[in-house]
Amino acid sequence: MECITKLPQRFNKNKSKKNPLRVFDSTVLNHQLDHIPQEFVWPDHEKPSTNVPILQVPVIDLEGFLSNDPFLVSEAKILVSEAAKQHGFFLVTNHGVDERLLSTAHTLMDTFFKSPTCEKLKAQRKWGETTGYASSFVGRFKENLPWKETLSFSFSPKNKSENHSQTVKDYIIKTMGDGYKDFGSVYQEYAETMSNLSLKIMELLGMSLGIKRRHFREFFEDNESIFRLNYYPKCKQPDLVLGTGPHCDPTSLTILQQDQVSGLQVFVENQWQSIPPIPHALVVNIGDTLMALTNGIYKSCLHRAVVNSDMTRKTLAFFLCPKVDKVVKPPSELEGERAYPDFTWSMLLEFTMKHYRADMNTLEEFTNWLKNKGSF
Ligand SMILES: C=C1C[C@]23C[C@H]1CC[C@H]2[C@]1(C)CCC[C@@](C)(C(=O)O)[C@H]1[C@@H]3C(=O)O
Ligand SMILES: O=C(O)CCC(=O)C(=O)O
Ligand SMILES: [Fe+2]
Repeated sequence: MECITKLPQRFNKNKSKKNPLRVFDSTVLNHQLDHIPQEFVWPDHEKPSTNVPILQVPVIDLEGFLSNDPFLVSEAKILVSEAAKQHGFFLVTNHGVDERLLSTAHTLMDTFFKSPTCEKLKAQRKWGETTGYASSFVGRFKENLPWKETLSFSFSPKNKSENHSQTVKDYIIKTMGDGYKDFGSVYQEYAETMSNLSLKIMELLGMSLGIKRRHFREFFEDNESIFRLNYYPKCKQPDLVLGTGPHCDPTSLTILQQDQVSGLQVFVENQWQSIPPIPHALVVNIGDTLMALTNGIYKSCLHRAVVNSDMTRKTLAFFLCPKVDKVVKPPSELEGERAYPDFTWSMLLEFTMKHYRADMNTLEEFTNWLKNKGSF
């Protein structure tokens, strides 16, 4: 079926009683409206503030750590430990990821997000699922809609038996057709690369906590992760909206590639502080699941993404997640008084997908949800 490129306006101008929830699609985000629909306007205390301070985030030279040079290893351990205990964010350089892959993956996002809405809807994300295309999470949330479109994939590394498991590429071709073969190959390679990089970072995190270097690496070797493309169209009134609302990542470790458009902010020492894009550096942050795995020693912190009136912002986020049935509990060396109950990632994922919009209280609310379910 040929795509109709001029889609009829799909949202109902006069909100009728019968139809309380207006439906938006990406045309709202991409047609520079003078009037921002109310559903995208955040409450005053959450609206983005201008000129926030820059957060001093340590830069970890990963090549230095992996060289096993005692001084460089020690420096990397100290830097990552301080950051992880305070706000959970650090930058990695000399990460070994091909710059051409980073650049191609960033540019290629336009191929999908600039295509007509009906083309993008071929990959429409289904309620309760993590994969697929979503525009402002239409139908999932009623207010505080994020000013963004996303395309999310599930990723799991090739294992011995299925040496051709190409979860990302297969998904793209299945939903978008053979014309997306090259597109799928790039993001398949990207996800594999980020999975390998996250395992190296897990070695560093294990050593920085004084536990076996391989402990976390082995826990995530057979990860079942989420890889997401974030597309933030420019907005005529960027001071009213948020690209991604305040949240802690419920996942374990996030590797974020920013472009040259700033927008990432972290809530540290009671104020929003920005992490501006640094060429060749990737942003890494601790998620809720890893905070639980470290018995609360390393912190999963509140962050958000703001937009601007001049340029579209594009980021690529690899969310490392354990195999769904693995029990999330800290190693005996870190036990002591438990900060969180044992749980599986599939339970926390179900909670954030079907019952709770991830924010700054996800783990606490999840613990209460588990108690009410009688899970412990
Ligand atoms: C497990 C996940 C849920 C979200 C994507 C991954 C990790 C981050 C989560 C998210 C980005 C936190 C803010 C709210 C959210 C709804 C979003 O704005 O996208 C979250 C993602 C999601 O539930 O789709
Ligand atoms: O795009 C960004 O800068 C941050 C996105 C983010 O925090 C997320 O997707 O979890
Ligand atoms: Fe996040």
